[in-house]
Amino acid sequence: MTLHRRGNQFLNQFSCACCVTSLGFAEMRKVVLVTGANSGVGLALCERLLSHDTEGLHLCLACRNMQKAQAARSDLLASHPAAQVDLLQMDTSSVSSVLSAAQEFKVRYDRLDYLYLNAGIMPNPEFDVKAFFKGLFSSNVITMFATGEGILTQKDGVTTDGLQQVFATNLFGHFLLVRELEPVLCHEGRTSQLVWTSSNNAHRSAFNPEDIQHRTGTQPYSSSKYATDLLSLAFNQHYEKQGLYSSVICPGFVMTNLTYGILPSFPAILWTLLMPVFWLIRVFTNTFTLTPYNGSEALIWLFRQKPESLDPYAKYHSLTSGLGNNYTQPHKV
Ligand SMILES: NC(=O)C1=CN([C@@H]2O[C@H](COP(=O)(O)OP(=O)(O)OC[C@H]3O[C@@H](n4cnc5c(N)ncnc54)[C@H](OP(=O)(O)O)[C@@H]3O)[C@@H](O)[C@H]2O)C=CC1
Ligand SMILES: CC(C)CCC[C@@H](C)[C@H]1CC[C@H]2C3=C(CC[C@]12C)[C@@]1(C)CCC(=O)C[C@@H]1CC3
Repeated sequence: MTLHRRGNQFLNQFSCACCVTSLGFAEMRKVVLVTGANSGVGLALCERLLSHDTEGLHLCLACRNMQKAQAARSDLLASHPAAQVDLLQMDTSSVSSVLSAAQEFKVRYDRLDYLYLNAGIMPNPEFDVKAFFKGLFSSNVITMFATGEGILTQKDGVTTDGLQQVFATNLFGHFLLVRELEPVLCHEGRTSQLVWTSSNNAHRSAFNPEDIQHRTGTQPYSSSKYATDLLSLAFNQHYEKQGLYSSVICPGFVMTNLTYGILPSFPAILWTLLMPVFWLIRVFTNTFTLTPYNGSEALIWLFRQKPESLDPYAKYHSLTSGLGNNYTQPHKV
């Protein structure tokens, strides 16, 4: 049955002379699915996972744009030619896309060991310059740089399913994906892990339990990340007995397409010129991880942990010291 599921590639292995070793080995590979894997933190995670264990993993990149996905796959294979890297088309903001991607995944694989729920958007961000300068000279300056609190709002849209765009992309699509992948995630005698990319920007004040999609406010991003933290806690309680554990991480402030979009009038060169300023700020707040590699620290750290040993009430932060050393630290959600 497994042979049938994995299609031609597997059948070929089966019919060759060295089939037994090849088959046995492929069976043992851990399957890792990463959403939003074609850029930023997600792509850095894939690179680091393969550097950690090239031949023991079967990596599946779930992306909405297959051209970008192909490019990411080629990059990964260029540095890890022996790696097994597959692609899965999925738009987390679309219910039908998530359902068909989950279906496709279950046909292709019979196990899922790690599910990284990382795709995320912050559409039409507005940077409040006045609040930023006010914050610079207040006692809240460190918090402002660590969380972006008080200086960012967004204009949300509505998806074709009639859901709020940010809620659907960052949270609901992922929720649906986990529910649909239950049969491959929950297996007797084996544990699996869900790892959510949350944020320092997850504020309780932005989340209204009466308006979980954040239809009415101006901080849908913050609300979706706070809801992510809550959902992870709930999933832990719900799935623990079935060997499925859920954790949230915060990558810190990372220079990616998402953050470049916050100041669209800033050319890339200006961000580069600002780097020495950011390195200086890092001395005061180690949340300025800045590179996708550093930002993925907590994601890779969780990969190495026994899920039973993790604190379900913790949020695991990727941090970078003033001297540039990476580490992971848990903080109560
Ligand atoms: N950068 C930062 O400072 C921080 C980032 N985060 C979180 O980290 C995660 C990764 O973001 P980051 O690497 O920074 O930014 P990127 O924009 O580089 O990565 C986001 C990824 O999500 C994908 N994505 C967006 N929308 C969808 C969708 N509807 N369906 C499928 N994939 C989608 C993007 O694909 P595409 O290329 O097609 O757009 C991209 O691969 C996000 O959840 C973000 O909220 C949290 C805290 C700080
Ligand atoms: C000299 C200035 C132009 C510097 C501006 C800095 C700000 C743009 C950034 C300072 C802290 C950053 C931050 C985020 C975005 C960019 C900042 C506000 C996030 C909100 C991005 C998304 C997240 O999930 C959390 C980040 C926290 C820190």
